[in-house]
Parts: sequence; C-alpha cells; structure tokens
Amino acid sequence: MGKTISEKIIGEHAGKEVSAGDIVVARVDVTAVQDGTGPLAVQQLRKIKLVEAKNPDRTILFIDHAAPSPNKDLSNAHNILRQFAKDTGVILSEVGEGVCHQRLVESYVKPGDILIGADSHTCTSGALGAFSTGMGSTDVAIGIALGKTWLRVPETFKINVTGKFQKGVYAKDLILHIIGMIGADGATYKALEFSGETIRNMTMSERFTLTNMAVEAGAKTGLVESDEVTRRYLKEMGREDEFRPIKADEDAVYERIIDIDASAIEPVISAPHTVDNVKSIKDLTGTKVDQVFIGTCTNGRLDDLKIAANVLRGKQRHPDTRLIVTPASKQVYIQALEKGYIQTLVEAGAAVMAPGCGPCVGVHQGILANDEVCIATQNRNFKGRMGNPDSYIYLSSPATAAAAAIAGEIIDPREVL
Ligand SMILES: CC(C)[C@H](C(=O)O)[C@@H](O)C(=O)O
Ligand code: SF4
Repeated sequence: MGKTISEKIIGEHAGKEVSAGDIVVARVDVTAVQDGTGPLAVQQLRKIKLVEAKNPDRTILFIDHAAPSPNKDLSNAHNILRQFAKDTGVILSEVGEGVCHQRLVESYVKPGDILIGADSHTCTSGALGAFSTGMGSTDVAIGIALGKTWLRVPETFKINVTGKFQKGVYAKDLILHIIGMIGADGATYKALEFSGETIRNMTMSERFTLTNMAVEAGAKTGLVESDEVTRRYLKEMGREDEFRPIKADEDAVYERIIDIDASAIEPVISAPHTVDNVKSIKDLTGTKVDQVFIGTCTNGRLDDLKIAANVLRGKQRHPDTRLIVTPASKQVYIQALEKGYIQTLVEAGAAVMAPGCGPCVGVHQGILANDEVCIATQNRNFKGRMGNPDSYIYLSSPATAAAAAIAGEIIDPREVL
C-alpha cells in the first residue's frame, strides 16, 4: 500500500514502516524554541539536570517574538537562552536575525527532515518536504536533549489545487479560503498535503504561506512534495546538496481529498475574531483601517515586500492610517534594501522594524488602541492578539493590506494593481 509524505518521513525516522494512527518513537533532525517558549524548555532541562543537546548544530534558540526586548523581564528571559547556548553549544539566533520559521527554512531544514519546534507555526517548514510540527516546551526540551520524540502518525487530507489565480489573488487568499471552507478545527491532528498544478507552479515563498497556516485549520503539519522548485530554493540558500526528492506514492491512502479551482477564488479577508471567519472582500470594503501591518512568518518575505512596494510606489499612506513593515529575516531585509523596496515603503510612510515578529503577537511595536482596526498579513486575528482585546484584526494578502494603507479603509486590491 502506498505511503503519504508523513508516513514516509516518520517511517524513515522510526526505522520501520508506519501507517496513519501508529504511535512511534522517531529520531528528530532539527529542534527549535523561541523567546516565548524557550526559557521554560531550558528551565525544565536544568531541573532534570539534562543540560545538553543531542545535535547542537541543528538545535536553534530564536530571539524573535520580543526582539529587541521591550522590558526587563523579557530581557532576562532572553539571557536564559543566551546562557543555555553558551553552556551547550547550541545555536542562538539573536535580535535582528528574524522570525524562527523564516530562519529555519533559510538555513536549517531540508527535505526528509523531522523538525519539532516550540511554536505552533513550525509547520511552515513542511513546504520543503520536511515533517515539521509544533509542540510544547517540555516535549521539545526532551527532543533537544535526546534527539528523539514520540509521534502519532497523522491521517492526511490531500488538497489538490488546479488553475491559475485571478489578478489580485495570492497564496494567502487560497489558504484563507481553505481555512474558511474546512473550519479552524476542520483538520485537527491531520496532515495537509498541498498538491496539483497550482502548487507545482508556486514559488517556495508562496508554499511557505500555505504550510505556515495549516495549523489554523487545526492541522499537525502542512506538506508539499520537494521538487525542482525546492532544489532551486535550496541552491539560492547555498544548500543545494541538501536537496532530495520526497513525494507521496501514487497509491497513498488519504482520509479526505479536497479539489480546489484556484481560478474561482476572489480576494478574501479573515474578519475578527477567528481565522475561519473568512469573507469576500466586497463584504468588507469601506471598513475604516487605523493600522496596516505587513510582515511575519506568513507574509514577510521578499516577494511579499515587493507586492506591497509595487502597490505603494509613488503613493502615500492615508494620513489616518499607520503603516508598519517588518521583514521576516535579515536576509529578506538586505535583499529588500538592495531592490529598493524598503526605500519605496518608507517614502510611502512606512515605519520599518527590525526583522522579527514585530507587532504580530501583541508584545510591542504596534499595540492597538481601543476600538482600532488593523489589517495584517499575519496568520491570527484572535481577540486581543495584538495587545488590546478592544481592537479588531483582519487578515489579508500583502496586496490587500497595502491597498488599505493608501485608502485608509478596506478596498479591493484590484483597484490599485
Ligand atoms: C507565542 C507562541 C507560543 C505562539 C505560537 O506558538 O504560535 C506565537 O508564535 C503565535 O504566533 O501565536
Ligand atoms: S511572526 Fe507571528 S505567527 Fe510567526 S512566529 Fe512570530 S508571533 Fe508567531
């Protein structure tokens, strides 16, 4: 019987053939924590006197959620990570390096790997053909020390996408459409395998946007087979030798197959306060916007900043609308500087932040005021997400967000493209 991508990768790491539903102990290739979840992981390891890492050169501690630190407590938490890195030789990703999930796909994860990370959007790396999933701090702590973890092999939903996007429609609109269709708990504990000609024709950046948000449908991971697009991406990252093709068998068994015609998708937005509250843009035009945020592990990459710069070139943000831009990593920031995207965005009135999570999770750099509305290219819009429960967050593509920065309200991005 054929195997899905998850069954193949987990089987290789468990040293035996596995099927959906099996519970196994599997070797782990890459482990990661961030500055919100890492201190607890370190404290647990120190408590059981297991201050070591099985694979120090593939264990990374990321300072990205509160980078640079906005207060002394977070600064002291950051130093817990800095000291653990010194004590064990694991990698510390410092302030200014970027968001964990972007750095993981740039430098640390390769096709066929198992990655466990103490952050729910660890599934992002699945676009490289790696089994990547978020876990709690303690589970990841054990994975760091022992180089293995227990896993239940997930059933897989095959998301088969064909056709071409209309103008003004992007990978973000596709993943929001999917989440709206199956619901925030529609794929709980499943693997989402994205396939079909539309996916094959996507860039890695677009694929990362899809897998990043798999968890917003409840999924354990999101996956794309590794192909020539993957190889080219790894070559750009100086890691072509790490490429290997990973794909599901033709006769793999899927719990559900969802066919989607990409050409039928319109620009959409997730409206407050849940990600699956997906609306057609025409139902929301005219909604006043106080803040636009472009960035994050979902849509803070070079092509995202290019889309935003192309919309805003020669324009000004609306005087009543703030525009915050956060490149997803230092590499993205440097390339966006070299290509002039940052200058264009600053000239349009953007406040550009250091690479990292920025205001995404409500720690700093753009806390909303009471009754304010923010349209963001991030992946969550829960009540209070950006630091104020009395504010409203809409999720969109970079084009829709940039269009709102000009108009001061939600408009159809096709009006400015
Ligand atoms: C703060 C962290 C626990 C959280 C996550 O795990 O996803 C954050 O990254 C998020 O995006 O909500
Ligand atoms: S950018 Fe946002 S979604 Fe991504 S890891 Fe940071 S807080 Fe989480």
